[in-house]
Amino acid sequence: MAERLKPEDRAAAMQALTGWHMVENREAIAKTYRFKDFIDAFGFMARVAIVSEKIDHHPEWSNVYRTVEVTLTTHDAGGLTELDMKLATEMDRLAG
Ligand SMILES: C[C@H](O)[C@H](O)[C@H]1CNC2=NC(N)=NC(=O)C2=N1
Repeated sequence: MAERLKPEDRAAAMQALTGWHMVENREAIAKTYRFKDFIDAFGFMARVAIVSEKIDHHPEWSNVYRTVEVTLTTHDAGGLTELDMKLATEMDRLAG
């Protein structure tokens, strides 16, 4: 099972990401993606779903029209792990 990141490793990983922030009162990170339209938003979600299954790590997310709100945390570990940083990086890549 993935281990929770040490505070200094978490800080370094966050520095490497763009647009992600720590969630208040919870060891999790979040980002809001805004796309051109619903098709682009849903296409993004479909591509992320395939990656999620591949790495067995899944987002908490919601979609309203062209906006996708994402929260990442590792439930099994009770906090942030390398898997969250990996999924965040992949999501940014897939969002283009
Ligand atoms: C059994 C399975 O590997 C686990 O339940 C995985 C699946 N996807 C997961 N996704 C996330 N975000 N956190 C988890 O702890 C987690 N656990």
